[in-house]
Amino acid sequence: MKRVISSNDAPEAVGAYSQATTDGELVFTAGQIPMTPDGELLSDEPIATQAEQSLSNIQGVLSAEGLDMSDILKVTVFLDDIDDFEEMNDTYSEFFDDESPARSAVEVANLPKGVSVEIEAIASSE
Ligand SMILES: C=C(N)C(=O)O
Repeated sequence: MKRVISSNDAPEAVGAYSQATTDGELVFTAGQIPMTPDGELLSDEPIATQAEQSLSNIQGVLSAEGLDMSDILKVTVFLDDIDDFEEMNDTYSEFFDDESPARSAVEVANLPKGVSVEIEAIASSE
């Protein structure tokens, strides 16, 4: 059965979606944009800062379920400029150990709120 997950350690949704949902085993985070839990948008910051905030938001959402980054199975990274890949990847690698989750990283034309990166994750509580 679906259950909505809510965390104060990640920003509120900027649209008609939940921060995350779960079926009791898998946790699906919404795409996290570089916005602080207080609602400050970091769209003018360097890609490293934006990626760090997006990943920190994922940590915040997962922590509401007692999970952490090591529980993530799959990540999708959306970039508005694939030339940011290396810098994003450097920051990204700081959040994961040797057993990194599967990942897709793609360039998209535009992202909400003028941000440069949006990151979503699927984690397992099993
Ligand atoms: C930011 C989002 N995750 C959205 O608009 O769906």
